[in-house]
Amino acid sequence: MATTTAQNNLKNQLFVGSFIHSKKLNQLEYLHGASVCVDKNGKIVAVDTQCAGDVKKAAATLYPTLGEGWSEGEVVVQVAKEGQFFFPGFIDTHIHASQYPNVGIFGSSTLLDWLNTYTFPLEASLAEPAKARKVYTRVVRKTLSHGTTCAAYYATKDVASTNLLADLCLAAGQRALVGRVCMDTPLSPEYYRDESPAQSIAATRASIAHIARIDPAMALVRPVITPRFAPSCSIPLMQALGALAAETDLPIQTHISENKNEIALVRELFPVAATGAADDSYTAVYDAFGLLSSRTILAHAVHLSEAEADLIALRGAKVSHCPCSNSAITSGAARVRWLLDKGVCCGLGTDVSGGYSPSVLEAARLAALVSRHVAMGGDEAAKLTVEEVLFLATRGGAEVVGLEDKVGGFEVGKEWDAQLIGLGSVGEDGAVEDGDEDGNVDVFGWESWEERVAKWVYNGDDRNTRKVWVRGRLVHERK
Ligand SMILES: Nc1nc2[nH]cnc2c(=O)[nH]1
Ligand SMILES: [Zn+2]
Repeated sequence: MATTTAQNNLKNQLFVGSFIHSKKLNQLEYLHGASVCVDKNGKIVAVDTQCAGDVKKAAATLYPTLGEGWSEGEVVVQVAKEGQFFFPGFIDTHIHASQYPNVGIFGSSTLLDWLNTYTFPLEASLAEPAKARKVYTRVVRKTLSHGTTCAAYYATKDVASTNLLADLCLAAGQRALVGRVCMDTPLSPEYYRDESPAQSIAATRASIAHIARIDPAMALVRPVITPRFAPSCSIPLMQALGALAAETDLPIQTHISENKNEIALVRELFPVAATGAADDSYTAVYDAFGLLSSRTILAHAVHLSEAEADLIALRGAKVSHCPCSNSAITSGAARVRWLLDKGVCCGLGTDVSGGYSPSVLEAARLAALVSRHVAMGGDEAAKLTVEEVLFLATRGGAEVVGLEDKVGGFEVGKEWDAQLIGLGSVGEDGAVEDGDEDGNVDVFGWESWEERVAKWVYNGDDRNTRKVWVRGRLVHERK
């Protein structure tokens, strides 16, 4: 059982300073000398841009409008220093918590041999509770330290350790979707496979029930139905998972069109005659089983046809773009601009450990670079800007995981999932002030705010992530 509940703060809070968040895909909003009030439940109840960074002025303007519990002495105040800024927490729309020990270990493999060589043995080994606890405790801490306030996690097929991951997210205060991985075909080795569709569904239900017990309101943690990917699931299992999704209304996460050999395998395993799908495309297979809906998170989407992307847009399914993984295990370069232009909602995934980094900031930077490779292939419009990759990392991700009403920006009514970012400020003597000497981002003082944010995206890391809050609760502080 988790050791804490999803309920968090005892006090109301006032945040003062610079706030930066996405307004829309290609626009960041900069609010300087602003203030944000967050109530005891972690909800933003007031935003003011008139206080000029003055705490007393912000309090005098805002507290009287908020009533009981809002007076000097009762409110916890956090002021961002000059040059620091509050930014919405990052949303990792696709990460395998169970693969974290393997980050950086992929050699020259590609998807299908990578799964067999590195991934299945590690995942299977997490059926040992002590090992699962060690790995999951670490990955939750690590992602929080990189500003990931919400993650869509894959665990393993093991129910107890999947439930443990949900417990640990709740205890650490990280917002999460937690999926028990479903897989019943010989694509995975016998030692790491569900025994039957019925057993796979029963195990999935057990994990859903556990998560509903520890966080009944789904305030922080929620279950997600997780067919690993089509080649891992038999037709009866795909049917049963589609039925479970319809019954429970829960989100679904899976992989799609990541690697060319994988796509050929799907064609072979799911002939139209057996599925009744509209055609033999990968997307049509998920659609045939009721697994392609507005609650579906599709990771990768690298090699989709026009018709598949149109079908994804039509169903309102979402895409998790995983540029680190797609580059590391040489899957390909996803055409994010093309998807966005079709109206497909996209976010970013680290895809640990196909991806070698647990950092969404790294994923944002790699999304920018991969888009430049797509541009070099002939589509100049493919380039994603700093503003766009930060949108994908926050607001886009929120929509991908179905939490756009709760997180992703700093509006009244949203919850305070945020990070305080500090960049190194270079003094007259060339030394960095404020003990920031060990950071990677040097700000000389003459840069515009837009330039500072660009420097953060291209050079920043967890050393810049000074504090992290989820639902108003402080969940990480850099010492
Ligand atoms: N990147 C990635 N692709 C997959 N396809 C099926 N399983 C996986 C996985 O664990 N990682
Ligand atoms: Zn993955």
